[in-house]
Amino acid sequence: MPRFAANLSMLFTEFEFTERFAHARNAGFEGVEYLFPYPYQKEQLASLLKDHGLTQVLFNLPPGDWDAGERGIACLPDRVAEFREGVDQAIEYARALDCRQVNCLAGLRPPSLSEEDAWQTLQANVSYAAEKLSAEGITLCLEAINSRVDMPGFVLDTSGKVLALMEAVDADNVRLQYDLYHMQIMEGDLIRSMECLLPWIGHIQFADNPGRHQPGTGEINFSNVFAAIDRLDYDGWVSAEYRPSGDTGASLGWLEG
Ligand SMILES: O=C(O)C(=O)[C@H](O)CO
Ligand SMILES: [Mg+2]
Repeated sequence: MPRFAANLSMLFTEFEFTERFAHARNAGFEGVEYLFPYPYQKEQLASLLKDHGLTQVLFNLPPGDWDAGERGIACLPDRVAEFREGVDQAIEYARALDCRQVNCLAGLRPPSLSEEDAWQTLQANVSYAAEKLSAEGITLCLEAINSRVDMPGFVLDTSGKVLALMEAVDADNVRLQYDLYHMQIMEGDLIRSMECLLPWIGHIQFADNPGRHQPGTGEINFSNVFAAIDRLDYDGWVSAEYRPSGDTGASLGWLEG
């Protein structure tokens, strides 16, 4: 089976955030990720990881005002200074948590911003972040997020756009974050796509579709998908990023194989 991690922003939400680390470990996970570490002291998070023998697999660069609906600021020309500060903040947390990957959320394009200006800003910000993170030995992931259901207006909504950006930026430490849930909505043909995209994939996440719940609740054949990942020469993490349809513990049947 692939090397599975638990996304603590979605799994074990029956518990306080700081208690979720123990529950993830007890369920058999060795790695965790979550949206943002920034509301917590990095020392506290580092202790939680150490106490429970967990690896911090990934977190996101600061996204702007998440609660107000922002989903990243990397494409916004008037937020470049804030983006750069966010890269510095992410590096501090990544160092403390010994985290080797961070994800850059491209952001939603406001109607007043042209596609060209959004793209140029995104490209310049990703180049900047990639260079700074490279000096720390950290990979910058770029996730393609579906713009049909969850994030209308999200700038990077296909794997093709992420690959085009990677080609333009041309940095060794930039990789595609392949989320099976988003890719099922936007592109389908999951197994063949992963095989083709493998050289560019740095991180994989999953949820079933529709509903974004655990494997077995929707249309994706996860036994076959996980078997395909096993056959590929993929040495990264595969993170469970779904909303359990009930109790998290009861949603983990897929872990048994
Ligand atoms: O929504 C997702 O799929 C993610 O992985 C991001 O981290 C949050 O938008
Ligand atoms: Mg995802």
